[in-house]
Amino acid sequence: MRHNGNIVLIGMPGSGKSTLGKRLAKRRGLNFLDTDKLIEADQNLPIQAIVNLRGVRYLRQVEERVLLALDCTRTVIATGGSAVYSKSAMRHLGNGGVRVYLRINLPTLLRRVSNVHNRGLAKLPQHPMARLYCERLPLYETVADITVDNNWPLTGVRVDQCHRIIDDYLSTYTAG
Ligand SMILES: Nc1ncnc2c1ncn2[C@@H]1O[C@H](COP(=O)(O)OP(=O)(O)O)[C@@H](O)[C@H]1O
Ligand SMILES: O=C(O)C1=C[C@@H](OP(=O)(O)O)[C@@H](O)[C@H](O)C1
Ligand SMILES: [Mg+2]
Repeated sequence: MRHNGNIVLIGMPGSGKSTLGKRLAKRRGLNFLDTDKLIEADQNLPIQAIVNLRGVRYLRQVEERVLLALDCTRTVIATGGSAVYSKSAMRHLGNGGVRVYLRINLPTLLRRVSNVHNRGLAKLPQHPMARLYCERLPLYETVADITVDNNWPLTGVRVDQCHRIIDDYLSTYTAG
């Protein structure tokens, strides 16, 4: 299979998919797409309002549909943290694209995602972040083509490192 130029970022909320993703796109000379923005446009509502009004299951259904409809190349795609629940969406995005898991540890997650209640998370209010973390970790690990640790502050060096790790992977990318 040929690489279609897409770099698909997956990982927990706060792992940096949107923030690092934008800088990585610039570094690689690619377009940038944040799928949360597509979901908001599709529903004409902010993500948190979708969760409040329609619930977590509905958000995940919309997310799956939006991801399955994606048809782009040469793009860094920042997915939402819950995208990993859709096996078919992950398969679709991995079809020619490289799925990069931005891995953070739990203390980093808790530090970066302090606004749990207005961040539009696909999480029941009574479930702690630690539970979500443990539930999702194996899913990201299973789906990822590459894993990049991202617990440190974002600098140009971090962006360069991530860029190089992807290039190393692509240099061994073969039919499969
Ligand atoms: N190394 C890093 N990479 C990306 N974001 C970082 C990093 N260090 C700190 N941050 C901060 O963490 C937050 C990451 O949020 P965001 O990019 O929205 O993540 P995600 O899209 O994965 O939920 C931002 O506020 C960003 O400024
Ligand atoms: O992890 C989650 O449950 C979610 C994370 C959010 O995106 P980020 O991962 O970009 O914060 C959100 O918008 C998404 O739809 C649900
Ligand atoms: Mg994001």
